[in-house]
Amino acid sequence: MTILDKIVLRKKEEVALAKQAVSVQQLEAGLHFKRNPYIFKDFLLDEQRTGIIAEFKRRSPSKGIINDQVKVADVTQAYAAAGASALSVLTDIDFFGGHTNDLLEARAANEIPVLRKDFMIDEYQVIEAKALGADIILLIAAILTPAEIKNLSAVAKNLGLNVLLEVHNEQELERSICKDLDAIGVNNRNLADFTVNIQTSFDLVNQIPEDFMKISESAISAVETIKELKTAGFNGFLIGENFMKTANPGQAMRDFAGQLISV
Ligand SMILES: O=C(O)c1ccccc1NCC(=O)[C@H](O)[C@H](O)COP(=O)(O)O
Repeated sequence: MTILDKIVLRKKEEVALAKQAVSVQQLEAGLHFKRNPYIFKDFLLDEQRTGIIAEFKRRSPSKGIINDQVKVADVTQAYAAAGASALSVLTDIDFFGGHTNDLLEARAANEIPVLRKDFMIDEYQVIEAKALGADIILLIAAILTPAEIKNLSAVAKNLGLNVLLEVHNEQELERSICKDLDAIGVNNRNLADFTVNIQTSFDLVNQIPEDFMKISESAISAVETIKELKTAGFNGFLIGENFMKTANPGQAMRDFAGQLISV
């Protein structure tokens, strides 16, 4: 069983428990449910911003604890001030040390798009994402059938949410594309064995139809890589560990963004 299989198995239990604890009607009555989500594309294409989707990530299955000493509001506000185009907040508890409260905190502290980074397998989680104040949801092709992607993205669109589809190879890309997606992310990390290779992004970029924003995800740690990815056609760059592994992730993002201007 791969780590991804284990995550999905646990996620099914978690979602079943969440449904018992809070009904869809209660989610729909929540504070953020009626707000209009930000448009992800507008922030990615804003030339005053970096294109970076900066992630708040306490720990991961591949690295263990990355940083459990910093506060969501402090880090995400510093990311936004340093030019992040969006924020990514992990809400998975067991494997990433995240929480839905982290998303609520990031939402309350920021006025840029927030991605709910989780393993979405059920419509309930999409509705919950809207209630928590997310603007973007992630759908991972490796854990969903094409029919599930179609359905979950349609539910998200209906709620005004932006949809980021994550793929790792050509087969996933070909079988998963559908009309309600806004952005396609190429994950440079193989989620089955954790190996990382930036070349995955370069290999797939030209296969992504022009109608979608193009995001390169994971294992990005050099400003030169961003420049090369931009030249190849990417609009966004999802970065977690490179910032979070430092004592001051916001400062790390500021330094990185400063170097971006000069390359
Ligand atoms: O990061 C992991 O170990 C991981 C393991 C299993 C499933 C997903 C995983 N990560 C999610 C991500 O894709 C990253 O958090 C995100 O792209 C940022 O990557 P990085 O900049 O390398 O932290």
